[in-house]
Amino acid sequence: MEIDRPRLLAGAALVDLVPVVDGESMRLVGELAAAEQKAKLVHDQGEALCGEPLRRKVALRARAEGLDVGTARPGARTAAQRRARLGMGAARRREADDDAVGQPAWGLVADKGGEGAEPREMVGNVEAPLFVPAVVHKLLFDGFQEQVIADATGHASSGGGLVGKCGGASQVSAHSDAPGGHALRASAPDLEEPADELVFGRDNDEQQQRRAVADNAEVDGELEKKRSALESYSLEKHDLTAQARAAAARRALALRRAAGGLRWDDGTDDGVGIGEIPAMGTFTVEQTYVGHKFKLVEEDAEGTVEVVSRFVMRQGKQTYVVEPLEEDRQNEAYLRFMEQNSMVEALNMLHTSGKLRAVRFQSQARPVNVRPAFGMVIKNFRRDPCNVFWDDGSPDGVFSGNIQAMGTTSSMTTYPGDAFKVICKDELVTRFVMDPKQRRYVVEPLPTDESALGSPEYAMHQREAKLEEEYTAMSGIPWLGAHPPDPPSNPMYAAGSSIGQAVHTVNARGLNETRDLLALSWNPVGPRAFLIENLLTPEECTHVIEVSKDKLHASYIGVTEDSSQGFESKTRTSKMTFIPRSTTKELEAMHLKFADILNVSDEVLHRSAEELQVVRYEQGQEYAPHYDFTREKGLDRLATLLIYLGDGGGTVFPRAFDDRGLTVHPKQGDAILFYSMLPDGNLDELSLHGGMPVAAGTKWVCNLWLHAHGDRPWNGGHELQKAEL
Ligand SMILES: O=C(O)CCC(=O)C(=O)O
Ligand SMILES: [Fe+2]
Repeated sequence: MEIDRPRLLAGAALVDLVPVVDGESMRLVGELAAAEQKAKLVHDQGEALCGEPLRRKVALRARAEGLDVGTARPGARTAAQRRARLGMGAARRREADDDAVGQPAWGLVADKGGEGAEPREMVGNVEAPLFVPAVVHKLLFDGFQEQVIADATGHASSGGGLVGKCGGASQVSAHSDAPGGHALRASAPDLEEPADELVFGRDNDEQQQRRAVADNAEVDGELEKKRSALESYSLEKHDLTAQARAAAARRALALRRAAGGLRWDDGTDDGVGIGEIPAMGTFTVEQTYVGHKFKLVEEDAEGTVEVVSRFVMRQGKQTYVVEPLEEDRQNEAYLRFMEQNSMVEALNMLHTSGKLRAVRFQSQARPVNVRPAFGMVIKNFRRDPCNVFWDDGSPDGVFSGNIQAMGTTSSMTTYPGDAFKVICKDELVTRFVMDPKQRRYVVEPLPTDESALGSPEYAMHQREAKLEEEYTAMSGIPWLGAHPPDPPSNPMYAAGSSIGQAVHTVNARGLNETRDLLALSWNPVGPRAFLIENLLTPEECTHVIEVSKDKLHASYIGVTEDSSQGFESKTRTSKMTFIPRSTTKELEAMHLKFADILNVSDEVLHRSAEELQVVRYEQGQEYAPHYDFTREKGLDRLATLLIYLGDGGGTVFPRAFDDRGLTVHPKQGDAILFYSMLPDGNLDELSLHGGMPVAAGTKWVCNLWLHAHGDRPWNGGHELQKAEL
């Protein structure tokens, strides 16, 4: 979409651009890196072969002349220039060499001392083409170089020479008498005659030097090819024009209140319109590449369009900010963003020092597609069973279940704005429009039904509804826990407050060293979650896999293993099994470790942990974001200890950091500990998490679920324990 008249409605916009690298550019980047490495190797060899002897001789000679040779100046022709030069055809190279004449390359420095004077003054230099002696060698043999030498000669010396000037006073000349016997002459202002010859080129085998030159040219040519391949791939293949227009079209409606127009800078004056950035909002460019440029334009009162900000995509940098005006600096959206951003930067810092590499913020370009689903229940205080229909706009709607007389639906998943019709005895009784703030919907008793109105069930509902209302008013979140509230009696670790923070240190049986609980996320910005590195040894991981691999079966959802009630899940495509800890002595030993890590006694673990669940995912399999809690009575999962039994795969917490999302790719033996409950007994809706689709290979994990109460057995029984909830 072209943005003709972008308007600025507010002083700030936050832009989020994520440079990505596709498979092909990855390959090209890899090839370029390899070519660079090879070129460096060849250059170094050439330098060792040709460079050092000359440098040494000049130094010796200069010293003999009473000149103090300061640092040689190998920077005179940059490495890039040198490479570029070698990549040129002969004609271009000649031109470049012409241009280079007079450029200092490598100097003789006299220590002049004296007051006010620079202590060191360049008194002579070697012309640029002489810098890489290997090249000199070649050039001197090439006829054209003689020409250059002759042209540039301003100083008489037998056989021609190349004269450089530095400060107009000093000269260094080189001349060629005969192949294999090239000479360099140095003179300084106080020297009447050119100094003695410095012979170079004899020490090294001429053939070798020629080869070095050829090799240099070859690797540099190759390097240049790779570089331009990547460059043209980026520009041509990653032309954002078409894609940007399509993306912008999809978003046009949502972005009506635009703050400014974002344009891809493709080198033309106007650039390419990408979209309008909402005022105080975030805009995501779905695909861009390192090196791409963007600009944000806005229009002032006179109708002049001006560029407000420019962004160049850099590797590893995902977020680009249009700074707000002074008066907007306290804006809530801005402050929240900055807080999140400081977490991103903190994590980047940890990554640079090699820490917490397994943890990343989710790319905003590709968030896991989680609709803001929420759970709710419908209570029916009619004397008849009723049916619930999702109102999809059709006359009947879509049947979604029934509710017994004086009964309650089991919790339903719905979305904000969805509507449900309740039909009792063929009559539309009510229609509920879903609001995430309200989780309890009621089919009221008939006004004439005094016994329903006076029933203990109805009284209890009213008490619960009041309590939920008060809770929400106080905390801003809905109450999803039990009635009456039943806070966990098993311990919860205090939450962290910055990412990677070692909030607790645990000494667990079976470990020689303590383990830190590293904060991943915390309420209220996300679930209470920690990473524990190296909890299990590789041997222990292998053991768990060995004892369970023959028992795996399809994952299912439902409360029994009976396939007439449970059904295979589309959201969970992995295979799994539960293994009792008494299966082997190794498993028993691991459970001692788990008890310590979870900070509970052995008895409590026995009573309130489920059997260890082992899960295997093959390539492409996943477990879509879900909760480990349920609202069923007694199934009060408090904590999940999720242990990676091998390298590979990841877990995502889509609601961490204000729904920005966090991904964790633990290594073998690492564990993630997170809580599904809040300390007050409410369920934590931010504990949403998923097993990310496995990109390659096999992912093995195991789950140990700890229930909320250690002083009583969790009310599951055998079948319920085997439920996938
Ligand atoms: O595989 C994962 O990363 C998550 C597994 C999980 O959430 C579960 O099994 O409940
Ligand atoms: Fe889970």
